[in-house]
Amino acid sequence: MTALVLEHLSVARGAQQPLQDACLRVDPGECVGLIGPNGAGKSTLLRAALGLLPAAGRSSLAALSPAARARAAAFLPQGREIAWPMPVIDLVALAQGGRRDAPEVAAAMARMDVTALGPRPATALSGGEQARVLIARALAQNTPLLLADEPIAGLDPAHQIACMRLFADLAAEGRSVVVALHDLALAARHCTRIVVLSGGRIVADGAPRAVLTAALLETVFGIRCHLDEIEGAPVVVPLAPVPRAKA
Ligand SMILES: Nc1ncnc2c1ncn2[C@@H]1O[C@H](COP(=O)(O)OP(=O)(O)OP(=O)(O)O)[C@@H](O)[C@H]1O
Repeated sequence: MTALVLEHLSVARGAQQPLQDACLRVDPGECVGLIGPNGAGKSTLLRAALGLLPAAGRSSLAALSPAARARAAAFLPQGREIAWPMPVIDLVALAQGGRRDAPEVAAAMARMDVTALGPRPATALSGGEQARVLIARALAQNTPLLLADEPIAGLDPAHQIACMRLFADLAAEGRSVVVALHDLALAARHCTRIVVLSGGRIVADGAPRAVLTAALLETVFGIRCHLDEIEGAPVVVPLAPVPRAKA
């Protein structure tokens, strides 16, 4: 069953239109990288898809009851601050109604390499450790779809790669992941599909090799990149901003 369908989804804020006419279908087995410059509308798309923002058009998730939505999708918002000094294991267990001994809790903590942090107060962790704990909480929800807004921001390179591999593994297991991120190299390497937002519109959607062209990277991001292929996967190395033509 399709994990997410967006039909002509639009968000208006006064005269601004941070999301315009977004159409997207995400199937089981897909790890979709949502990329675009700052302010392109990535968070707006994710929040509107979840029904957290008033939107025109249709989202299959937003149409569900809150309980059905929580079974269908886990959401990792962009804000990372943990306000409650509760033990890490209890924070992750919130995803399973507070059941510390639920197997999903142990599995998610192991996958995010936070098992050893279990007894520590969640507020007494480093920023990257807190980020991994919050990803673990989202994973522990054990939903068919994960929507994650910049989950790897603040993680060290090893944990960034591990996290993207995990998302790819979830997709290979038949789940669906939509992950907003700024790291083009990791998006190219680990996502099965790339969706590009620019100025509130989806401007490209397809396999990483097809989407991440020199022309698109220059037009959308204003950067020149080195594009290559290593170990059978595309490689994108941002090199320099392209001078914008003067009006
Ligand atoms: N609460 C808000 N009130 C008014 N405008 C907002 C609000 N949140 C976001 N915006 C605007 O909506 C547009 C899209 O923002 P959004 O957060 O979706 O972008 P993004 O692609 O996630 O950006 P980033 O990569 O910087 O996180 C931007 O122009 C932003 O300034």
